[in-house]
Order: sequence, then C-alpha cells, then structure tokens
Amino acid sequence: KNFPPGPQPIPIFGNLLQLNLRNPIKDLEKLSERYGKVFSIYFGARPAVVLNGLQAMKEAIVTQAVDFAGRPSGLLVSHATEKRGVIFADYGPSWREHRRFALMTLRNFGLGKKSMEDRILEEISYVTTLLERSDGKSMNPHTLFHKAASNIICSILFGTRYEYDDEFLQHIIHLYMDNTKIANGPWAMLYDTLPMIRRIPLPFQRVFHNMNELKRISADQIAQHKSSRVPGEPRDFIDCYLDEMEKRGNGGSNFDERQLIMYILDIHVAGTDTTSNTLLAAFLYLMNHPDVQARCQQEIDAVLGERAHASFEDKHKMPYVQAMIHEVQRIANIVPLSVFHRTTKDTQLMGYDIPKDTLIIQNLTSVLYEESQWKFPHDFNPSNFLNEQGEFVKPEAFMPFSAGPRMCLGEGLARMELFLFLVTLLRRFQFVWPEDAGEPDYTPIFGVTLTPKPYSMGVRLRCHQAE
Ligand code: HEM
Repeated sequence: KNFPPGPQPIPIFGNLLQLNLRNPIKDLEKLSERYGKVFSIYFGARPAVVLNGLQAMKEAIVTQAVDFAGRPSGLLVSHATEKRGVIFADYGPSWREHRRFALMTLRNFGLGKKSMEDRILEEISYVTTLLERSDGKSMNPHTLFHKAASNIICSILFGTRYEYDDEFLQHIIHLYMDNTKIANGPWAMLYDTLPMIRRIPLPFQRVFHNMNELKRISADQIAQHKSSRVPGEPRDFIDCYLDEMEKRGNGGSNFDERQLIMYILDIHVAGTDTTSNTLLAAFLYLMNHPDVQARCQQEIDAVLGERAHASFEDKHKMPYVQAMIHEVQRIANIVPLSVFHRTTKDTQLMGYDIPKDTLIIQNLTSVLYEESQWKFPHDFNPSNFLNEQGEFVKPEAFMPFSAGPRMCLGEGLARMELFLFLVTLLRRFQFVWPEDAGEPDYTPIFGVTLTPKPYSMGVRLRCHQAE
C-alpha cells in the first residue's frame, strides 16, 4: 500500500524480462518518464525502488541518510563477501569503524613515510616510460591503465608495486576481472532472482572459487606483514590495520584478520576498474576534443613551468584542468547505478511508504545527465564546471561518488590519481585519434562500472615542455 508505482511484475521473474539486462539504463529512464522520479521494479519476488534525479536522490541518501544506508542481503555479492569488510557490510558499528579507519589511513600521510602522492607519482613514471616507447605510434591503453591503477592499490595495501608482466599482478587482476565479469552478467542476475538454482554447479560458482583464492592471497600477505613489521611504524594499509588491532585488544573489537582479508579485497575491487575506466574515458574524449586537450596543456605548462613534477595542490591553480576532469567523470558516469542500498527501517520518500529491507537503486545517471541541472547535459563540455569568470565551480548534481554516509570512501585517492595522471601525461604527450580509427564510439560496455570500448591511442612526445 502506497508503495511507489511501477510496471506490473510477473510471477518468478518479476520485471526482469522487461529490462534489457545488457544495459538497463535506457529502460530505467523510460520507466521514470512514465512512473515518476521514485518508482518500483521487482527482481523476482524482491521489490526494489529506483531513485531518479537530484531531488529524490538527496532527500533519500542525504536528508534521510540512515534510513537508506543499508546494503542488501541474499545477493551473490553479499554471499561472496560474507558481508565483511566495508562495501557490502551492514550499516552498523563494524562498518562505521572500518570506514572511519580507511578514511583516516588513506589521507596523504596516514600510510607512514611514503606519501600517497609519492606512490601515485612513482606509478605514473612507469606508465610514462612505457608510453615514451610508443612515441609516433598507436597503442591500446586498456591493460596498461588497469595494471597501473591496480599497482597503486597494491602499493597502498601491501607496500609493493609489481612489474607489469609480473605473474602475481597478472594473477590477481585475472581473478578480480573474472569475478567482475560474472557479477555483471546474467548468471549473477539469475542467482539473485532464483534462490532454488544457487547450489547447482553453474558459472556463478566460479565467483566463490575465485574469492577463496583471493582470500588465500590476502591471508599470505597478512602473514608476511606480521613477520616483518615494526609495531608503530606502518609501511602500508595492512601494517596500519595490524597496529589498530593491537591497540584495540581482543575484548569484543570489530577489528580482526577475517575482516582485514575482506577489506583488502574491497579496496582492490573498488579502486581499480573505477579509476582505470575513468582514465580510459578521459583519453577517449581528449583525443576527440583536441581544443580541450590543448587548453589543458597550456594551463599545465603555465603553472608547472620548469618543475620536475606536478603536485595535487596545483589543482587550485588549474581551474580548466579541474573542470575537464570533473566533466570526464560526469559524462563517463563510471558507476551508473551506484552500489545497491537497502532501507534500514520503514520510511517515507516523496509521499510514498517504503518498508524496511527494500532494495534501493540509485540511478546516478539520471542526476549526472539531468537536463535541469547542467548547461550542456548531453555534450562533453568543461564549461559545465566553469562560471562566467572562468573559475571552477562544482554543481550539486555532480555525484559520481554518490553522497551521504555510504559515499565512496576512496574519493580523495581517486581525485588525486586522476589529477596527477592526467596532468603528468598531458604535459609530456599529445594524444591523437588515429586517422584510420573511424568515428569514435562513446557508448560504453555496461556493468557495475561502465567500460569504454577498446580503442587505439596515438602517442606523440611534446617537445616544448620542461624535461
Ligand atoms: C573514479 C573513481 C571512483 C568512483 C567513480 C567511485 C564511485 C563509487 C560509488 C558510486 C560508490 C557507491 C556509494 C554508495 O553506495 O552510495 C562507491 C563506494 C565505495 N568506493 Fe568508490 N569510486 C571510485 C574510486 C574508489 C577508490 C580508488 C577506492 C579505494 C579506496 C574506492 C573505495 C570505495 C569503497 C570502499 C566503497 C564502499 C563505501 C561504503 O559502503 O561505505 N572507490 N564508490
């Protein structure tokens, strides 16, 4: 009663057959036009409420934050993660303490002697060296950016980066990618909708197999850290966590090794595809908007002069580059439906009643492209983030990291990575769309994260910049 309206579900499948599971974004847009900013759909027998547009989004996840801050149970992802760590952890003390710990630790100087900025710049230097070898040629940046983003996370978690052809790095990337592929595909949807098939040996069982291997790798890393650490002198995230465990003692603390194992996997999975897909989208748009690329390069050259490298603080002097990066994030819409939420109690939203434990889907796409919120909602145009005086401004509808208490906890790290990568690479190279590449295809591959289709990138060393 008084539940948000939506299309009529059918037995067993709910509304599943009415959605294009390869990419439901357009269908959700049409349903919102028909049923309003807050509407319902059914995954099998499970009801879900979809939030569309800035007003509904803010009212739910910011104003009524606690009511909407849960995570769903009984899905493939919640079973695979056992609801430990932070991403799929229930709203409660353990989630809150773990989240606070990561926010503190990921701050620039939280990880011991080597700052976050140093770790990122170190990785960028390897990417630069590889790109220099492609001078005058074209290359596919897909795996390079993925490995670089993964390596930054390895450096933060384990204190080590790996060569790009290192077997360990390739192995963990393969495991994460395989799981992401299944979690994004129809097998996960069937697992979530039809509980009776869960024990059958279908491809979704691979997720649990891969998870066991990833947990074994994390446990190994923890064991190695325990034997080489100096308490109070952390080298990385694992050391910081072990220090925190010691500080808290054994008396009922929420911090333990099983949580740490899952936390390591959480940070890796959340921090890799997101960053590398945003970089891929950035270069796709920059190559095809050479005017935007040139204007960024002008600003970067003017601010950095002869300096050896950029620092994150330079962002304050680069309003146009800032606007370009935010515009890339807006148009690339990397996490289009956020991570699913759940209501923690019976609540109300925009006049509707929503019971406790209802699945909540944040259609972030509908905010990032909302026509009433943006000067140029459907074009790639950094002016969306510039005022009349050419100063950088961030509209409220910019929420690629979501908002409210569950908002992305890696935002600071992601923004630092994107800024340092883009500034360093645009300073050193010009990127050109190869003549034989045809028209660019901006339509991404749908998943929990949107991935730009593979493309080729022309690389030219710029000669007039400081060595
Ligand atoms: C461009 C890069 C990124 C984007 C667009 C992004 C976006 C998001 C979004 C939309 C959510 C869901 C928020 C919600 O449920 O309301 C999220 C959650 C999360 N992100 Fe990110 N993210 C990015 C990078 C990162 C990085 C680098 C890390 C690594 C530390 C990270 C760690 C997390 C974690 C741990 C959560 C779960 C937070 C919670 O449940 O409390 N993310 N992210």
